[in-house]
Amino acid sequence: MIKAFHSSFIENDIILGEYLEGWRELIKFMDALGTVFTFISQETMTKVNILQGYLNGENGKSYRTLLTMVKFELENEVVNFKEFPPNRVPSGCRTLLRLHRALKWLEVFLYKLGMSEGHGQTSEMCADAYHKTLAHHHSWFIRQVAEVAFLALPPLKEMYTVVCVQKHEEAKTVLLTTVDSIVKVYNITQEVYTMNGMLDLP
Ligand SMILES: CCCCCCCCCCCCC/C=C/[C@@H](O)[C@H](COP(=O)(O)O)NC(=O)CCCCCCCCCCCCCCC
Repeated sequence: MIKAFHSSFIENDIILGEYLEGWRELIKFMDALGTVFTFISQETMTKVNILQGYLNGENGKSYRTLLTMVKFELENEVVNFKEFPPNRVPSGCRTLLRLHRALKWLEVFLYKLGMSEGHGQTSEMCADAYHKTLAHHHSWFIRQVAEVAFLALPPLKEMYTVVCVQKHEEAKTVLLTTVDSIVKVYNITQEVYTMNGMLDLP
């Protein structure tokens, strides 16, 4: 996962194929956490599949990177700035924005896990990260679902085994390296979306 996210950024752009690979790896972590997370995992997979569909489709070349996708969709008026059009596959830009917002949550959560010094409750760290980030973009109903899922998070020690380490010091290194890659990917995406006025796509 670190490798995929790390090789996804070039200069000021993101290679979409690697970015989606990073997300597929994250989904594997989520699946390892138990069936309570299936709903969230499926929602994430749906977004990844929409983007992969564009990448494999007839205009696939235009979806090679974040910048080429934005350019292509703006030029072809695929991006809807006012309403979410029903009965149409959502644009790549709108779909990636949902993943991008979730990446901020992940950055804050993994940072908290890494800095926890082996103490503290994972569910509290997760909820706290969520309230500070992704919750702002979710409806009341989705927020309730998320709150319930957080309670099912395993304790720190078990989380460490999910990221394949045993001691806190190892976990800290793995988690903070991951955060570092996520921050880079997040910042590039944020810059591109800000420049194009696309941070609030419905
Ligand atoms: C590790 C525990 C996982 C906790 C996940 C925390 C995030 C909570 C999000 C829960 C809500 C998901 C349900 C659906 C939301 C959608 O409404 C909403 C908007 O889409 P729409 O505009 O098309 O309607 N979708 C989204 O915001 C996308 C959400 C994507 C969630 C990604 C979660 C990534 C989790 C990665 C876990 C990695 C664990 C690593 C452990 C060491």
